[in-house]
Amino acid sequence: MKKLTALDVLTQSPVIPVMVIDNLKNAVPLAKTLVESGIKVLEITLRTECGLDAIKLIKQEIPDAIVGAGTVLNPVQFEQAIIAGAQFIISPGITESLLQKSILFDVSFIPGVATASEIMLAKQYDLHCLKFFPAEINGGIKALQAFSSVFPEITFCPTGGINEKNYLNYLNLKNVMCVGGSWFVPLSAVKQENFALIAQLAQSTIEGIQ
Ligand SMILES: O=C[C@H](O)COP(=O)(O)O
Ligand SMILES: CC(=O)C(=O)O
Repeated sequence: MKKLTALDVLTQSPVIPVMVIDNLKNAVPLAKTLVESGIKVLEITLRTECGLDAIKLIKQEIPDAIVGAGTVLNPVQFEQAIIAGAQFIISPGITESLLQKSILFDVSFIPGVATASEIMLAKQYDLHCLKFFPAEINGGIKALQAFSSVFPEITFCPTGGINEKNYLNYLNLKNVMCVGGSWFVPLSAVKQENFALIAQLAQSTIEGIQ
């Protein structure tokens, strides 16, 4: 049994921050800001050198956070993320090598899909919680509505082009459990260590839903 199912991950928070941390010293303050603002599922991307260390540190320092790895592109990164302590693994895409790797580990895998064929591939591996990426340029809400007729059992986390203007429209869809994005964790604010701005953006995101 997986420790935390993919559905558990997607139901714990209506929004998942796609976090790019390029300086390890910002990892804990950023994660703390988000968790205190009501966002406890964190996707730490492996786009930076300190991504794996950030996962490890946040796991140690912020027990309330549910910490996953994002931008996992190959089986080596998949394993490194698990060793670092990732509780779930997200990829922008879906490949046979990642799917094969995911079978070996007791950690939920949420691959990225953008087409019906990719959804069908995920289904072959019994994966029913998927990232829809990049959402807006692949048809956005209309594509998700079309997927819903054909794949009613699939739950999506649309990501890519989601922002403060459209996230509620996505969350209103029956096959969307949460949305992912960077609009409330802008890299410019992280670099400037402007955690007050991130707290404000995160809180207004959460308040918009209630
Ligand atoms: O690189 C894309 C991220 O996964 C999230 O997309 P975003 O910056 O449009 O929210
Ligand atoms: C697209 C995304 O969230 C990722 O890089 O995994």
